[in-house]
Amino acid sequence: MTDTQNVTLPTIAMLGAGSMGRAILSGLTAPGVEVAGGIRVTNRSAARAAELSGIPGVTAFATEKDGAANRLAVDGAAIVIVAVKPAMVPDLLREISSSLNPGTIVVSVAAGVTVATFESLLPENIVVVRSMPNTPAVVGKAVTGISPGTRTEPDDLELVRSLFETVGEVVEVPESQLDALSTISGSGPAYVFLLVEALTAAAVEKGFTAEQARILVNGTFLGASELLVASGEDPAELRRRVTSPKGTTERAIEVLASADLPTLFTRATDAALARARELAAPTTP
Ligand SMILES: NC(=O)C1=CN([C@@H]2O[C@H](COP(=O)(O)OP(=O)(O)OC[C@H]3O[C@@H](n4cnc5c(N)ncnc54)[C@H](O)[C@@H]3O)[C@@H](O)[C@H]2O)C=CC1
Ligand SMILES: O=C(O)[C@@H]1CCC=N1
Repeated sequence: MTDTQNVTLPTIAMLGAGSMGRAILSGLTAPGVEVAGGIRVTNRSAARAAELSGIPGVTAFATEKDGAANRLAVDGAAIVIVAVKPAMVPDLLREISSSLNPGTIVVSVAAGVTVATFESLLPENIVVVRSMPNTPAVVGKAVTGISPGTRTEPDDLELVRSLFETVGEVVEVPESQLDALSTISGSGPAYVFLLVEALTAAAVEKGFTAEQARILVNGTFLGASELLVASGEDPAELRRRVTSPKGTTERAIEVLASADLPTLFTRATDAALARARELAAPTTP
């Protein structure tokens, strides 16, 4: 879904087409992306699978309808994306392990679960890559971190990079940094939506209708983000240009600064990091 793309990917199976899986699917089914052999997706719910089967190029299987759904989906796939909840990963890997073709690349999007866990539950001829995308994938504006496993060759990583480039930008980091990356860009859209919610509530409290508040706040976040990216300027400098000396913004910023946002974001991202470490333990719900 990026501006111009012309990419061909080998057969893909996506296990667990929920919020994140479907966001990635929007890139894989975008114009200019060809998945030779098609895309197989699995989901627990038969109703959701029927819905997903309506997407051209997608074959969906429901685990509640067919206990062999995940094994059917991975049979003959060159790339298998694991997009179920972290706690479900070990059982899923045990389920599909003997149905994978040698050389298959298993791409995890699961928060916290380590390459070591994946590699220990899969045959030695299976390649593992960890990733951390985010939901702006739906509009082709994801930022995805990718990290190689111990059996990953440069070509494997390039293939995974081109897969995630169908939904936005890709950053390669060592696995030791992937959980930290998740606390910034993986969870980051939620932090932004929380700020949008709070500013919208302030607008409504000042007498604007919900629709007016939506236009004012969404437009401001979009405009500010585009200005930041298009100008390439330091956000502190862009903020300074809004903040007229002795003006109104200065008063607002004084109030916000008293909340010590840098410390608050350090605490928030530390909490997310601690949770990722908990999720690394395969039995953590
Ligand atoms: N939501 C997000 O912004 C992000 C999520 N992730 C990761 O993506 C994974 C999924 O998260 P969400 O999409 O938010 O959760 P979700 O609950 O929306 O999706 C999980 C999906 O897995 C399906 N499922 C459960 N058991 C299954 C099984 N045995 N076989 C096949 N499908 C099965 C469910 O039907 C559901 O659709 C998690 O591991 C999470 O850490 C990673 C980056 C961002
Ligand atoms: O909240 C979560 O666990 C996932 C990982 C990053 C965003 N959502």
